[in-house]
Amino acid sequence: MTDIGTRTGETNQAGSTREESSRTGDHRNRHHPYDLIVIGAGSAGIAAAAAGRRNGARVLMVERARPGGNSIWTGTVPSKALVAAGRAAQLMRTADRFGITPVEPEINFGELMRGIERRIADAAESAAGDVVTDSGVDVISGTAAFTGPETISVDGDPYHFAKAVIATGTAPSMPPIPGLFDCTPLTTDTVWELRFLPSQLTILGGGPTGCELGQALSRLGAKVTIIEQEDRLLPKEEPEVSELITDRLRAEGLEILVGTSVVRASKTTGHTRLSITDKSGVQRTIEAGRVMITAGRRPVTMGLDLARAGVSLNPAGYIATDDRLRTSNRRIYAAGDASGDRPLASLAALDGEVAASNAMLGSARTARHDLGPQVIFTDPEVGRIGHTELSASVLTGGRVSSRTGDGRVDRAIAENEPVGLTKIISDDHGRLLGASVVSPRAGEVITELATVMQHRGRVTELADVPHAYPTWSDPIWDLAQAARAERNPGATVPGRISAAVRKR
Ligand SMILES: Cc1cc2nc3c(=O)[nH]c(=O)nc-3n(C[C@H](O)[C@H](O)[C@H](O)COP(=O)(O)OP(=O)(O)OC[C@H]3O[C@@H](n4cnc5c(N)ncnc54)[C@H](O)[C@@H]3O)c2cc1C
Ligand SMILES: NC(=O)c1ccc[n+]([C@@H]2O[C@H](COP(=O)([O-])OP(=O)(O)OC[C@H]3O[C@@H](n4cnc5c(N)ncnc54)[C@H](O)[C@@H]3O)[C@@H](O)[C@H]2O)c1
Repeated sequence: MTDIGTRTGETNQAGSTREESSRTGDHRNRHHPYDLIVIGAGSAGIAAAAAGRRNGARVLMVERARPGGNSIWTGTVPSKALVAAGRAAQLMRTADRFGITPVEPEINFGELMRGIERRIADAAESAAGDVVTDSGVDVISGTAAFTGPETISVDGDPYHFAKAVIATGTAPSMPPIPGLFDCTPLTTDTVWELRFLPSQLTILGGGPTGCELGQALSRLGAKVTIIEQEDRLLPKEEPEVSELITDRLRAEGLEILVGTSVVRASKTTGHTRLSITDKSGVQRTIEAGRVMITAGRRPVTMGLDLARAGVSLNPAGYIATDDRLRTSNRRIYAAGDASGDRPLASLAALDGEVAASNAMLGSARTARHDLGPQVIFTDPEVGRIGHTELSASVLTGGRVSSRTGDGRVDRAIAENEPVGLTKIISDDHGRLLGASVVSPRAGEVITELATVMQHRGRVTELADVPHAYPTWSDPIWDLAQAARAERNPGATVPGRISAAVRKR
């Protein structure tokens, strides 16, 4: 166990210094006492520790690897850096759409990955820095495990808590495919260590991670195949979104095999051979090059000795919590991916803040994951808030209406960009239940719709809000105006009615 940011010699609640506590052998102080102990210093843990301090608690945060967690070191930040590099390469290759002579970029992959390493270090400093060094949170390096309902041990050292937040996150899950482990597949934990780009890469899993990394690595020069066991890429998104992204990836040269499972893997000289089967049972063998697994995540709970603390798991193996993020032990809360139904950095941070505030103040706030937008950083980006048409139909017994813009956005026309998509789902009172946007800036655009959902608003309310022209938000204004015109045929609408509506 090592102190990362502990203020040594500090007075604790019992009035003695930590050094004194451990020397005295006094029963009350044998455990270092804390108001709040946070296990894990990822997005959720850092937000929890900061909220605990803001509420006046004496806080200990325990991290077994590096403060910052998956988002900084192996997930959000490095993947977005890789996506940006891929976009730059693709822009050079396709510059002829602006009348500029295109060039095939020369890519020094080792240098590119060292650059990503530097960006990770910068992000780690900015995300964790204040909490680790300035906020007064004690941060120690080590692995925490529960020793009882109010105690943990960190590599053998005992600590007592009044309240605790478990924020231990997730790790890549490895599908049980015979022979796969021996082929040393890459995961999102290890891909960042590559300094040479494999000439051929086969990715197992066509969710957000597989699509983002697959497109980026293809643009940087690898021949990429994505194998997805469901019938389409991004199976949690609208079918039209999956189709659009699949077409885009195929047009860029990726091979996309959907409805396909891998039954066996074997190692040949430096490569992997995969036996795959489609839904009709037809089996064949492919040379896969290097394999990367992006087949989902599993919660990190092993080794925490949760049973000793009386903390239960839900049937999927995640830490079970109630609406206020309390576990089956009323002193212990859980936040972020380890308990999460929607593993996103933004929602992990929200959870952390809500869990620690509830723990310290006894409040009953809930973390509204349904109001959190998600963005998949493919090119074009996919932004979604709330329900898809299918999940909204299930929720309302089919009482939904859906409205889709045809994607002919003046901004896209000006920039010679391919057609995107905007789809809005409302209930039969016109209230927004969900939306999907596919465009180069969907990540920025979707937040406007998140705001409408937060207020249980109707998309028609946006009809009166002039949108700057030409922007990637135009389709939303167009759809809002079209919806209003339909509901209220006599009403006048401000400003222009552009491409999407004119076509109707
Ligand atoms: C490739 C990829 C791209 C992603 N891109 C995005 C994105 O663009 N946007 C987005 O919102 N989300 C993205 N995510 C998801 C995001 O990274 C996670 O939702 C977020 O990191 C979860 O934070 P967390 O704090 O719950 O868990 P983590 O970040 O996993 O942190 C948990 C911490 O707990 C520590 N820990 C575990 N067990 C113990 C123990 N016993 N003792 C002490 N410490 C322990 C771990 O070392 C770790 O540091 C992406 C994920 C991946 C894999
Ligand atoms: N931009 C973002 O916000 C972003 C990016 C990446 C990840 N994430 C988060 O991380 C979480 C995990 O993402 P992910 O894409 O790693 O997992 P995921 O669970 O979302 O997708 C995994 C995909 O792999 C497929 N799969 C599973 N086993 C397979 C097998 N044996 N062969 C072929 N396909 C298989 C699944 O059907 C699924 O489509 C997401 O839920 C997301 O919230 C977010």
